[in-house]
Amino acid sequence: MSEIVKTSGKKALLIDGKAAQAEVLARVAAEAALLKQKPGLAVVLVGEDPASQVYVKSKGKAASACGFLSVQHDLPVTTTQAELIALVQSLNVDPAIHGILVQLPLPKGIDASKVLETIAPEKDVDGFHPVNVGLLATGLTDRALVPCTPAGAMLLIEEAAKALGRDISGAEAVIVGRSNIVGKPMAQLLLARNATVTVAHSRTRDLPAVARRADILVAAVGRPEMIRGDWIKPGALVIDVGINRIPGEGFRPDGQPKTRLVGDVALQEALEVAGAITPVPGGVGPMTIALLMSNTLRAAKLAAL
Ligand SMILES: Nc1nc2c(c(=O)[nH]1)N[C@@H](CN(C=O)c1ccc(C(=O)N[C@@H](CCC(=O)O)C(=O)O)cc1)CN2
Repeated sequence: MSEIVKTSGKKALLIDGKAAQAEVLARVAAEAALLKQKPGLAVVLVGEDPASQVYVKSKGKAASACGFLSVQHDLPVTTTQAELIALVQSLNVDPAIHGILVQLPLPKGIDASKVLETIAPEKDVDGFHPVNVGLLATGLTDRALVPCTPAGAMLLIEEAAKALGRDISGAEAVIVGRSNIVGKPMAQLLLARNATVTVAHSRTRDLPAVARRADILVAAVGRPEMIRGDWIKPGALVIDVGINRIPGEGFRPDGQPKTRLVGDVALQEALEVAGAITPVPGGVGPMTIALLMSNTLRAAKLAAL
């Protein structure tokens, strides 16, 4: 069994996103060291959302660990859409920058799609620009920059399928959630691997029955522990993309109530049924950061051609 897929003490194997992240980052750092010019990543944060601050810090740390030039732009919550677009335009023409990422969500009053469409497609390391969305949808994955969370989830699916001795080709894959950032690109990636893909959502009739059809179940709804053990086909590979903060027990030293992170899947129930599962935390989340570094390296290599 690989270092990434581990026993859990229960029926399901645990897929270790942190171990997978370490492998990806080591490969990216080794390849980046061979380039004439350092890959450059610019991360733009607007406002002071505490979770976004944590994610942006992790991105900067990972970029530095990979030997990249790492630049962070912190803008006040009062920033206008025009000011943000002007910053993106200046990064588009900066030869030291190969990857641009605008952290989401953006404050009210800024139209995220207008901003994301301004990023030069070849520097769009989030893979959210319509050009990259179109390349992925038409199967031109060798030219597309693919969104980091589904690309990371796909790597974990490949590792787990190998450990379980399963084929992705021909498997029934059900994705619960149809967001542009996760659900839709995840469907394209699984289709490209010849899975039979269903995208389920809030209007899907009898969601538990649809989920139970899945050999590969991807949960990306943003509803804490919505997917219960009895929604899971015995032996299924379960990928939990949800990151939900819910009330925990007791209080922090600063007097604030404690919180804890849970996924979209009820982990303890799922461990009794699934063949393999990604935990939250420590599953898909770390892969989002790893694939961002991989996309930045790719953008830098393409710019050097
Ligand atoms: N421009 C983008 N904005 C956002 C993205 C994105 O891909 N591009 N995704 C999410 C947030 N995100 C990265 O930005 C992200 C979320 C979670 C993690 C992660 O490693 N989570 C840890 C737990 C961390 C914690 O304690 O909160 C885990 O799951 O183990 C990394 C990145 C929305 N915005």
